[in-house]
Amino acid sequence: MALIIGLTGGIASGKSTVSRMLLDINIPVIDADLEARKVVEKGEKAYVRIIETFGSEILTATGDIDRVKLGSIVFHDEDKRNQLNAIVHPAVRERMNDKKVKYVDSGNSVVILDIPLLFESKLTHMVDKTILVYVDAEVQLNRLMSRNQLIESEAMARIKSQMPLKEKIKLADAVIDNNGTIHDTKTQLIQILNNWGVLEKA
Ligand SMILES: CC(C)(COP(=O)(O)OP(=O)(O)OC[C@H]1O[C@@H](n2cnc3c(N)ncnc32)[C@H](O)[C@@H]1O)[C@@H](O)C(=O)NCCC(=O)NCCS
Ligand SMILES: Nc1ncnc2c1ncn2[C@@H]1O[C@H](COP(=O)(O)OP(=O)(O)OP(=O)(O)O)[C@@H](O)[C@H]1O
Repeated sequence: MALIIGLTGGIASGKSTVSRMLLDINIPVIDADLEARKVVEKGEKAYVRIIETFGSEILTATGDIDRVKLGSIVFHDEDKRNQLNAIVHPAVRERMNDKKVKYVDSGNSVVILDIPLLFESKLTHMVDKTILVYVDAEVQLNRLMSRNQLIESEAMARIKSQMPLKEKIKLADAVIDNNGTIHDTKTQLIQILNNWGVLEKA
């Protein structure tokens, strides 16, 4: 039986950083953010529903979804965010599940699902164990502002649209403290994988 691990955190807490470490040691990672981009490509069902719901003013000149515009709507309005989630999330879950099945069928004994909203969307039934990538609120805000070139109020709106990381600590099987160096983070990841016997399995 393959072990399915849910990797979660908050916006800019370091999930992609940890995912890259897992990929480096040949553990497959399925990234919900990447799948969420695929399901809203031009012509997809979710693309059409987003235009019906939010209007064609959220399109770029080339007819793609303008992610900055859509983000500036949904991160400031819970109802709109819920509407977008209801359109996008089922298709994302389906794609992630299909990919997971393929990895397991082709003999992988460990598969990681990188899902930012794992706890908010109550998706823990999709995984056997959970790892939370945690950072302090101030570090999260600073890393988000600098990575996405956002002013503080925009960054805070994004952070506030998620469950606080301190609450997620209580729900996770293991926690990586990503306030320190990348090296510290890698050490913690390897320790967790060792504790769960993952490195012998992978
Ligand atoms: C709002 C959108 C257009 C903004 O796009 P943008 O390119 O700026 O951000 P990106 O998709 O890379 O997401 C970055 C991070 O934002 C956070 N985030 C994204 N969507 C949401 C949401 N609905 N609720 C809370 N946090 C979210 C996540 O931590 C994610 O890792 C986009 O995030 C989106 O379509 N979101 C809805 C789908 C979704 O929930 N995706 C997250 C995982 S399924
Ligand atoms: N230990 C660290 N030290 C310094 N910078 C870091 C560390 N970990 C991550 N970062 C930086 O913080 C930012 C957020 O990290 P990353 O992109 O991995 O987060 P994420 O959780 O995947 O974000 P999102 O969910 O928003 O896509 C990036 O710019 C990354 O380079």
